[in-house]
Amino acid sequence: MPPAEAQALSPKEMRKRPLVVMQSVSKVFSSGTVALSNMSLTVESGEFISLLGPSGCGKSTALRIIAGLGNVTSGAIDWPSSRINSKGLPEGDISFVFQEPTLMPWKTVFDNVHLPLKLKHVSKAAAHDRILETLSTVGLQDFASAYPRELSGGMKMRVSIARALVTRPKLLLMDEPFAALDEITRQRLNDDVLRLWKVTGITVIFVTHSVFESAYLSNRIVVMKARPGRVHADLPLTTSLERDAHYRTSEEYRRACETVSHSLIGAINAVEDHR
Ligand SMILES: Nc1ncnc2c1ncn2[C@@H]1O[C@H](COP(=O)(O)OP(=O)(O)OP(=O)(O)O)[C@@H](O)[C@H]1O
Repeated sequence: MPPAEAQALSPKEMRKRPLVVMQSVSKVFSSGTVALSNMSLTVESGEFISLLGPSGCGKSTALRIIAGLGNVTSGAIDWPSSRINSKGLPEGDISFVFQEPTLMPWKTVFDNVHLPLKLKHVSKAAAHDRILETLSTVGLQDFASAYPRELSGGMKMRVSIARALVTRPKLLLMDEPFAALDEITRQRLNDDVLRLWKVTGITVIFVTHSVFESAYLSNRIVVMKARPGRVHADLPLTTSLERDAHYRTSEEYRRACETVSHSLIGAINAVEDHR
């Protein structure tokens, strides 16, 4: 939709539209690597989408382009339900959580979470209640004055998530956030993220290599073909069950994992045929 048309819509009309649309996006790096080729994806508000695919298929590239951290070579990223700012990005925040928590070691947990608000010139005093509230949503209310060196890997990742959520973004982009953590911590953080998603209504796009993680978290899994990346399969994942410890051992979860696994194998074989 042309930007001028989008700007003319009422807030109610805008909310009914998809949050973000990738339209035939291709990305060729200056090295000549074709990372994405005609990738199209429509993300509705409130979805929890996992991007899954073989290593190097362009998952991170797609996420970075959505975040405005890289340009498209051809195609477009549209934000049909948002007003666009001068940088071509939607008004309202987009937050990014990387695999590494990337905390400032010389700053307390409180100050680390304050950072995105500080960059918007919100003082510590003005941000105080919101920071503590956000720390509380990730279970770290008692660690506001701790330093990163005093925290476990899982706690550092919780701080990173709190830092991403403190601006109350409309879209949370997560790039293999739990890949470096042990299985138990990873499962706990999966539950935390699911709870936050339900409570806040935020839209999440989550990059993972793990079939199991994607099938546990998402209401939709987008399986990508190997480089050049594009969509191989778009799998809705509805379940009547609560996603909790019981779900992990349920027949429904096993079947979901099987479906996703088959699709991933199909994506890998599609490349072999192509060669
Ligand atoms: N800045 C860059 N310059 C040149 N090539 C790049 C750059 N970033 C990524 N690539 C290449 O683009 C392709 C896609 O990379 P990307 O990191 O998006 O894949 P991925 O699916 O996220 O990989 P992984 O699952 O291993 O993290 C890869 O071949 C990678 O080497």
